[in-house]
Amino acid sequence: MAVVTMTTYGDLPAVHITAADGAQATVSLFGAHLLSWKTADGKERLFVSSRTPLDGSKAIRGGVPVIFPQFNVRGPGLRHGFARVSNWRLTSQGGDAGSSHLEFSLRREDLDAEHAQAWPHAFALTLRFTLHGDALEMDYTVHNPGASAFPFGVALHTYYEVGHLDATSISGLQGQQYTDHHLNTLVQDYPALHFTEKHDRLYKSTPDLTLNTADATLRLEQQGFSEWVVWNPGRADAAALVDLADEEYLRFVCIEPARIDQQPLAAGATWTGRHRIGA
Ligand SMILES: O=P(O)(O)OC[C@H]1O[C@H](O)[C@H](O)[C@@H](O)[C@@H]1O
Repeated sequence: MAVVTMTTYGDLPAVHITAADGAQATVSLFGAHLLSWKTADGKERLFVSSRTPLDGSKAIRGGVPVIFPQFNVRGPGLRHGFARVSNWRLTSQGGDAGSSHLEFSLRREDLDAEHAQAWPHAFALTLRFTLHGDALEMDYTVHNPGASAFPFGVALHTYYEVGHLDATSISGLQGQQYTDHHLNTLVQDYPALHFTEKHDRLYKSTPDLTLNTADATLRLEQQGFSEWVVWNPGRADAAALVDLADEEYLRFVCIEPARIDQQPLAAGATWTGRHRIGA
């Protein structure tokens, strides 16, 4: 049986789940933000900055920020949207010997006045985290209960703890077209992506990737999204991030299943995306 307890993380109310096999996860209600995922061997798989605010005043740097309704500045609203800075509700929890879950939801009625005013559409988001042995599944849905379509983009902006960037690579992207941060469109003609400098790339989605670190191999899968975003700020950009200690950029990479351009969701329609990380 899973054990679910209410806790705090910094100043944030959070939910902690321990699965029957000992795997654990902690999710704050602020952002439905996964802050920690440990496999049954006790190994932490996610990175959280030592300098991140944890009081609800700003987005959290690390874990899995939930992006909606726009990716980065690809839309007229708040950078990366309001979902990561809104308070979600815990709507389901449970588990058996095989799998355990926590589910959160966010609706327009839950938004601060400022965000509700800027987003004049009814919506319902759900995010279900499922621990399934050495895998974590994140099922994300966006529903439009309103009478007209709205445009949206989404992402699960996962920060992986990699130990050290020098020993980190991603495989599964050879032959894939990508756009870099200079807006050049290129094709990756080498098998493994290493992190020797800043990377901020958009790849068309492939069904799966492998993240290799000094002491772990993770298989990353996505369904329903359209891109992978791969990001590490490199030394210079990291120095400009006040919520990241100077050397901490060496400890993470972000690999994000995303639908980066806002596309319409028809009245009554539901979009679903799944991200599975297998250790
Ligand atoms: O600093 P944030 O708003 O959390 O954004 C962090 C990063 O998110 C994505 O990965 C983008 O591709 C990057 O360009 C951006 O810098």
